[in-house]
Amino acid sequence: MASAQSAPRDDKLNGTAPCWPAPTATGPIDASVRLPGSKSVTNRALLLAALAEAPGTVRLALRSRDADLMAAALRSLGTEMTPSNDGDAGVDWLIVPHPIRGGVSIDVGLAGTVMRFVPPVAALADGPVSFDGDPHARKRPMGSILSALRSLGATVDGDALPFTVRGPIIGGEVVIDASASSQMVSGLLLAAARFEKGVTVRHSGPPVPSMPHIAMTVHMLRQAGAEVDDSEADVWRVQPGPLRARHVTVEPDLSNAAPFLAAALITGGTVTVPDWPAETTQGGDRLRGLLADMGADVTLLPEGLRVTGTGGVRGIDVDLHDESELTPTIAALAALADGPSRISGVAHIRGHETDRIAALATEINRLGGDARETDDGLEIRPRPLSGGVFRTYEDHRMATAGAVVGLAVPGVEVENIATTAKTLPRFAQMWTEMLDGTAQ
Ligand SMILES: O=C(O)C1=C[C@@H](OP(=O)(O)O)[C@@H](O)[C@H](O)C1
Ligand SMILES: C=C(OP(=O)(O)O)C(=O)O
Repeated sequence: MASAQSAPRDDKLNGTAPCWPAPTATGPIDASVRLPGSKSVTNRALLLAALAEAPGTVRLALRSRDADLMAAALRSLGTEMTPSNDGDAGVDWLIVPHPIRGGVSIDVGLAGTVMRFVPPVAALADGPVSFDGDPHARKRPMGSILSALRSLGATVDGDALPFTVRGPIIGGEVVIDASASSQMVSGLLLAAARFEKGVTVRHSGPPVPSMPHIAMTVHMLRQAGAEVDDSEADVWRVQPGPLRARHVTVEPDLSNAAPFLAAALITGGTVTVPDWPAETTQGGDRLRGLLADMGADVTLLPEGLRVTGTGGVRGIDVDLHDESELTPTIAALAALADGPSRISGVAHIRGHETDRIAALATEINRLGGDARETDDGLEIRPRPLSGGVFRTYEDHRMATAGAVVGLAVPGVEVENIATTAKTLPRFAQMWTEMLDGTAQ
């Protein structure tokens, strides 16, 4: 298992991971970049298929550390998972559901979707299921969902990883504080059709972040035949009932498109992402507006989303509460912008793969930048950057943010680029292919 740091500290580089010299662009990029499937859609689709009443398929599913951990977890719980057409574009899964079985241990890695979505499924098992993950996973917030499982009838020892879940779970009504992560709500809803009483989840506390991800959960549950009521703010109801077997095709990962599209803006070039969905619940769709606000021409064409840089990057004042996954790329762009930027509404990303607010400020400043942490985000002012090591704290989006900065700043070395395997194992190769002849 990989080692992790909880927060940026001025200690030595971990010494195990070699640094990756980030290519610097020598001219405008002109590329089409096909992104593999969305992590969020893949992991929901696999889980819903495992809970369905008959076999189903998930096409073009993401193959990455987080997706592989979800597949392995469902397999341990008794689901038959057969891959085919495994390649760069993804994998097609045939999924044959079986009764959920206990007596197993599950590795969640550092995947929020595995640590929050699988325990409610484990509460349906015929025996105990234990969970653990990477060292930093033990620090990610879990308390709300684990106490919710207890109120709904399950037995759970502990309020963070490692813990063990024992069913049976009955379901019913529960009040939780989901301000640390929308995944607390999504996790409860995804398995709830299989609880004897379904579930009513009521949120009480500061606003829930990443709401598009809950909309994605509700949408995919409805597609699977579940009856879901989300008509009241901060309340979600899932009726008990069967989930239909389905044939799902996964959309490209729009959040992972962020660094590639940012490259067009920085280099004054053009990047097209094929198969950009005309309608989607992925929060990454907001990139269209964000990149336009930062100075790009953005057009949704039949062949995909096309982003063209028009010379220069503009600073931005933006609340990313709903699309906090985009913060590292937007912060990297802000560090290269010609005016000041403010990112707000993302206090909860201190509980992501690392404390992303602290990590981004530390790494931008290490290269000579001017980034300041606020309680709920970052203030970044223009200042020339110079080369150096960009540390990544086992965080895939810190690694891609380092690559973005490196496009404009010679001599940036990204620590442990392999951490991008969490959601995009071919990142470094795709980045080089995109740059094809326009980098040194
Ligand atoms: O449900 C999901 O698939 C996700 C929800 C969000 O989590 P938070 O609500 O913790 O931000 C997002 O940041 C994460 O990458 C994926
Ligand atoms: C926050 C993220 O991941 P996770 O699903 O592990 O929460 C992310 O991918 O930006």
